[in-house]
Amino acid sequence: MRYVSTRGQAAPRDFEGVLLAGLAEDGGLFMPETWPQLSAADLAALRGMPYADLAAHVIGLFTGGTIAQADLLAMCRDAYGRFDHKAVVPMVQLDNRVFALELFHGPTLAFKDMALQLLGRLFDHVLAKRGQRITIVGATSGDTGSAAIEACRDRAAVDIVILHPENRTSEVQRRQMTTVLSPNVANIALKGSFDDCQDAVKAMFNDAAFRGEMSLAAVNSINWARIAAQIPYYIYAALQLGAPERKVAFSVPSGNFGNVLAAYAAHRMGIPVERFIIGANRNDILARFLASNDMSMKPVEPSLSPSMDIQVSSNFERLLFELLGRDAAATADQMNRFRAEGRMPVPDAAWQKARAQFVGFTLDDAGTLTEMRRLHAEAAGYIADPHTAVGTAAAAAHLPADPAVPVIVASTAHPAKFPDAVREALGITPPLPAHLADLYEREERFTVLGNDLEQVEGFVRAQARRNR
Ligand SMILES: Cc1ncc(COP(=O)(O)O)c(C=O)c1O
Ligand SMILES: N[C@@H](CCOP(=O)(O)O)C(=O)O
Repeated sequence: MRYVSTRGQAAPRDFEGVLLAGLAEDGGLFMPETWPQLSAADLAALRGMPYADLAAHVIGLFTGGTIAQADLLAMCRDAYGRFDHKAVVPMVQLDNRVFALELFHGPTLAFKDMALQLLGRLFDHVLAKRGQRITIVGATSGDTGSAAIEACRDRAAVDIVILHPENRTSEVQRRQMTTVLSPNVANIALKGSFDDCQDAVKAMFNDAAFRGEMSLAAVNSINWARIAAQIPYYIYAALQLGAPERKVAFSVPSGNFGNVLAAYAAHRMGIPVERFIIGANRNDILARFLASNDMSMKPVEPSLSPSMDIQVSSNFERLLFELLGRDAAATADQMNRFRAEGRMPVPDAAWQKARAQFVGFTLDDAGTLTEMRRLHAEAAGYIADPHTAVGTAAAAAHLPADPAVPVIVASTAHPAKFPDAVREALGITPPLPAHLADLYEREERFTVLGNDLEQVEGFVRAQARRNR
């Protein structure tokens, strides 16, 4: 299994290479050269497997033998064994057509744990084998940061620096990151938006000298290993609802486009999918693109679903690569134009291909609160976090015409991460689980920096030097 860059100018890698590289040297994103296939017989064999075993099998199709399958299985069992639900990713039926796939039963209460608990172990495994050390730099709008920190804290061969937009996450999200005082962990509160944080991370990767000096690695979904580890839950859920004999639809509250891209990958591997429904808050570049081919950047605006306050959806580049028939030169051209002009008119044929499979939906804050109340009233008291509510509202708005097709909504975060929104909607304060009960009493440590690459690189260098 080899991986190629969406922009065609970086050397292909194997899985281990991609895990450590993060962003390709040409600024593109790595993609598997071909999609591994799961036949009907393969899928039948996966049905009923415990989640960790199914995950090891599916992820193993991407490792190309670079990680021994027995080691991968042990890492999956160890990672998902820490989740607080026996099913790891339980599905809750919300009505006769719509199911919430709860992806937030890991240690930091968001779907990011599904991939990052495994990635932490994969990094350790590969770095020990190679005798290497890495510096992870990551951008977060609130959830990737804490999941990555939790997965990498105190690991011997890893330093981790996470950039979050100052004052733009929920307080719980910020404290989950900034109260981890391990010497290999550092937090930057950047004066700017998530897009500025993500730009800074990409700029560090594109600074070849700095990248080499620091041995930079990525925990964001620009790293293919993140996507690979998010595919199994879509397969697991679809099998429970009758795939591959029965089609399903997926509704995914989206920001950086990694989670819905994992659903698309599950489809390319053999899961029949009627439609992908993309939920957005007022930062709705993806929904605008699908509605009218308007892929144009606007300033990021704060919303009740802060983790989706994103305009530049990194993983859209991977879909674009597919839509353009894997033409890397055309993909690079489009992405460069987007960077230069802030807009990207996608060729009509590619846009039509996207519209044949994807539909977008936008929900403002008032609509999000209304949807949280509707779920609570109509779905047996279900308390959804504001991101999940965007997904369920999107599902309700775009139910497939065929009544036999169920919709699986990615339920991406625990409501206790967003107590203000839940209180505003329902007048209830959802309690944090026991391991986070004293979160508000813990000491916080973070550094506020301006949106300035030199300052950020200086901070990362100092942090890495301290531990070498
Ligand atoms: C709770 C939550 N929901 C939805 C999203 C959007 O997911 P993606 O960035 O993969 O599109 C995020 C951020 O990634 C998130 O943290
Ligand atoms: N919503 C994310 C933003 C980063 O997304 P990623 O999937 O690329 O890591 C967050 O919560 O940080």
